[in-house]
Amino acid sequence: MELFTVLVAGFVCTVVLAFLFALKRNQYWADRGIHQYKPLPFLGDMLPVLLRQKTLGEHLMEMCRAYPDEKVIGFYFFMKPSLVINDLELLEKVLIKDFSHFADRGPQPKDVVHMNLFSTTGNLWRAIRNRFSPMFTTGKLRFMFPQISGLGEDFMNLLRTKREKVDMVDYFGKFATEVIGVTAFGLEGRAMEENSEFRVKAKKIFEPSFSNYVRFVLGPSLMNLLGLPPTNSELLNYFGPAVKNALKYRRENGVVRHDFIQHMVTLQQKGTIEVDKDDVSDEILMMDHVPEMKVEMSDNLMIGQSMGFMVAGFDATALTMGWLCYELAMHPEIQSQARQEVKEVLEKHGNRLDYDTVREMKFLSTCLKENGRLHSALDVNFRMVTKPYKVPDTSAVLERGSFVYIPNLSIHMDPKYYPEPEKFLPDRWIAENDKSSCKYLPFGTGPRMCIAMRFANMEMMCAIAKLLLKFEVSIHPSTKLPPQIEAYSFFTYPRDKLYFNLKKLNA
Ligand code: HEM
Repeated sequence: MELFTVLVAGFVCTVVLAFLFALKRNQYWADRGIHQYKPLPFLGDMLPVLLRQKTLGEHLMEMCRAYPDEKVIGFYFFMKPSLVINDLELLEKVLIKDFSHFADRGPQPKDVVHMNLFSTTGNLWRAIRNRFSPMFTTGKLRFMFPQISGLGEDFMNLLRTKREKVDMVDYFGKFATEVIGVTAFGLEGRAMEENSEFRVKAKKIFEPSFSNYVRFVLGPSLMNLLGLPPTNSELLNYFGPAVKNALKYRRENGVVRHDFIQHMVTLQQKGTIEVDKDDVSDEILMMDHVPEMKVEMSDNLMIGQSMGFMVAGFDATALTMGWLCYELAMHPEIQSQARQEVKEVLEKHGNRLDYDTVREMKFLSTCLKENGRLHSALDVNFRMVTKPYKVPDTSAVLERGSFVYIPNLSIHMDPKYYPEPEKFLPDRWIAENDKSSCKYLPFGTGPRMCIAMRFANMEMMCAIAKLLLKFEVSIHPSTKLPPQIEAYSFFTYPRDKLYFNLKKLNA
C-alpha cells in the first residue's frame, strides 16, 4: 500500500512539475517582451492544426491578423518557441540580406534521401546548389522543352480516355510524376500507365495522411530518437536502384539527353565538386566564405538529388496545376480569354509550341501567377537559425537551432498588398510594379528559393496551354464548394477531391 502511495505521489509530482515546466515554457516570448498568441501547455499553438480545424498557414494568418503591427509574433511549435515573421522588410533580411543566419531548414539524418538539395545543410548544400543551378539556365530549358511537350501530348491522350468527374490533381500528378521520372530518373512511360508502380510509390511521399503528417511534425531528429525511420525505406529501396541503373545505362551506352540525369552523369565524369575558399557564387548564395572542400559525386549523392527533385517537385507542380484548373473552371470568361491567347500566339508562329512561344502567352502567365498567390503549394515556410540573430527593432534574440516561420498565406491574402485578396484577378499582375520579392512567395525567395522555378513554370505553361486548346474545363457538381484545405498535409491539398468535367474542343 505504501509503495502504491509513493508511486502515485511520484506520478502526481512528475505531472505537476511537467505542467509547471510547460507553463513556464509558454512564457518564453512574453518574458522577452514579444507578443504571443494563445499557447497551451505541451501543445503550444498547434491544437487547431492537430484537430484538423485549420492548416498551419491558416492558423499563422489568424495570429498575424491579431497583431497586425507587430514585426514578429511568438509562436510555439508544441514546446519549441519560434517566431513568426510579420513584416516584409524583416522577412527580406531573413530570406535574403541576412541569409547566413538562416541558411538551413533544420538538422537532417545522414541517409541517402536526405543528401538532397532541399534537406542538406551548410557547405554540402552550398556545393550542390552551385553545381546544380546551371541545369536551369534558359539554354538548358529550351533544350528540355520538346521532351516535356511530348509528355504533355501523352497526357492529353490520357485525358481523352476520361472526361467526366476527373480528379485533375491526381491526373496532373500522373503527368508531373512522369516528367520527373523521365528527367530525373531516366524512366520513361511509367507514371501515366494504369496502376503504375512508379506513380503509386511517388504518391506515397507526400500524400495527405496521418503518418506523413506525424513524420513532418516530429522531424527527423525526434523520429530517430523514438526509433522510428525518418524516411520511408520502401521508397528508397524502389527509387535508389532506379537512379543507379539510369546513371549506369547512360555511362555505358553513351546515351546523351537534355535532362537532369545527363547533368549528373557529366558531374560524375568530373569526379568531385570542388568548392574554393572564395567561390564567386558565394556572393549570390550570400554565405560566409568557408574552407575549401571536395564533395565526391557518388551515386548516392545523385540518388539523393533525384529523390529531392521528386520530393520537392512533383506534388507542388501537380497541385498548382490542379488549383489553376479549379480557378479556370470557376471563371469561364478568364478561361476563354486564356484559350484565345494560346490560339493567337500559336497561329502567329505556325502552331509552334516551344519555350519561346509559351513565354509570349502573357495573360496565361498572369493566371499562373495569380493562382500561385491564392494557392501557394506551401502556405507556410520556415528556416532554422544557423547563427544567433538579434531581430532588428525588436527585443527578440534568436538562438542557434531555433526556427522562424514565414506566413506565406497571410502575406498573399493581406489586403495591404493585394486588394480584394480572396478574388482570382489575373489582371492585377499586369500593372504590378512593386518589385518587393517577399510579398510573393509560392517558390520562396533568396538563395534557398526553389531552384526549379523556371522549369516548373515552363512545364505548367506547356501543360495548361495544351489543356486549354483541347478541352473546356468545368466543375463537376459533386465537388464540395468552397474547397477546404487539408490540415494534415505538408502541401495545400484540397480536403475533398476537386472533380472536373472536360468537354472536348475541335482544335
Ligand atoms: C509549381 C511547382 C513548384 C513549387 C510551387 C515549388 C515551390 C518550392 C518552394 C516554396 C521551395 C522552398 C523555397 C524556400 O524555402 O525559400 C522549393 C524548394 C525547392 N524546389 Fe521547388 N517548387 C516547385 C517545383 C519544383 C520542381 C519541379 C523541382 C525539381 C525539378 C523543384 C525542386 C526544388 C528543390 C531542389 C528545392 C530546394 C532548394 C534549396 O534548398 O536550395 N521544385 N520549391
